[in-house]
Amino acid sequence: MAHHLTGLDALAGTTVTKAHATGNDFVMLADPAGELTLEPDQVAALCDRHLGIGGDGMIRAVPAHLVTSDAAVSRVLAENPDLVSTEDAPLWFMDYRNGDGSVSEMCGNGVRAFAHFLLAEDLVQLVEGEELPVLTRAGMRSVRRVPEGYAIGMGVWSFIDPELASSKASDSLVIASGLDEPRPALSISMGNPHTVVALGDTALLEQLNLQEAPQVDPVPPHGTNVEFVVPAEPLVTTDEAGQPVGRVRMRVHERGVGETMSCGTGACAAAAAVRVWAADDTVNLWKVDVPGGQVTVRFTARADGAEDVELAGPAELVLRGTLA
Ligand SMILES: N[C@@H](CCC[C@H](N)C(=O)O)C(=O)O
Repeated sequence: MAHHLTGLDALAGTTVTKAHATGNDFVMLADPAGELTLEPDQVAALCDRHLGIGGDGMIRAVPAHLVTSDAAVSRVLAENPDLVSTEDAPLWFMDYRNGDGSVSEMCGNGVRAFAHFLLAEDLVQLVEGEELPVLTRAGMRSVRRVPEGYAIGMGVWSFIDPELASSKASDSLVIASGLDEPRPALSISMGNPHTVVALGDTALLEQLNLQEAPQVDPVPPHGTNVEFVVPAEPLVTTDEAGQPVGRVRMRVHERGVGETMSCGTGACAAAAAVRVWAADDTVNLWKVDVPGGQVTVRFTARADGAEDVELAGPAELVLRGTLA
């Protein structure tokens, strides 16, 4: 019996790459001429783990000047008038979609995979010490090389409900399969929405069944990704350079995907929430352990009190091939 993959026939002959960043995996497509139109059912078929290639999401690389009809691209270009994208010097847009075909504003692990992919495809050069700009629906992001892979300038984090900035505790309750009672949670934006829940110990984290979507009440306006974190004991230690380092373990249920092995924006949101709960903004370096490995999150205060976030970790390419 032949299995028909909805909408994939139209992509026959397209070159695809499979990539992952701490186990968060993506189907990557290069679209240098801006020719690909991807419908949600095609994205879902590509990301299907049985009938497609399989991935938590899909990422298309397309020059920004070829997709100015995309409202997010034109908004970001208008916000950054110094940026230019031309045929000779394209500014690359990371067109990220979740595995169910839905669009998300941002994907932190995705930016690392995106940079690695652009370099492998010879679409960009990234000289040691320089930064590669990447346009995302959440705004501009920057990428630089670091020993463990890539570090992404993620912009500032913010509370989804700004009124909470004064109370700084929780804004919602989360019910999840495997937890005996609803837990307080804090919703944080990293360009995309996150709701972070603290758990008391690792056994609780491990017994969660994230095959089932957690219920958030009230749910943020555009839905949310839900992170469960367990602070290490002690929460803060000192690295070889004598610098304080915070450490947490995290599992995540992603909007439009399900449980994933890692979520970069989620790790940033989790570290930001734990810092708020600890009422200590002096620890700026955080290690976040996820099922797919470890990422590093660094906070830097701006003059206006907001905090820039940097996310660092590895990225790998797994295969390159042609759709049959
Ligand atoms: N895994 C990503 C986040 C992907 C988008 C998310 N599912 C959403 O809908 O916002 C990351 O590494 O940040």
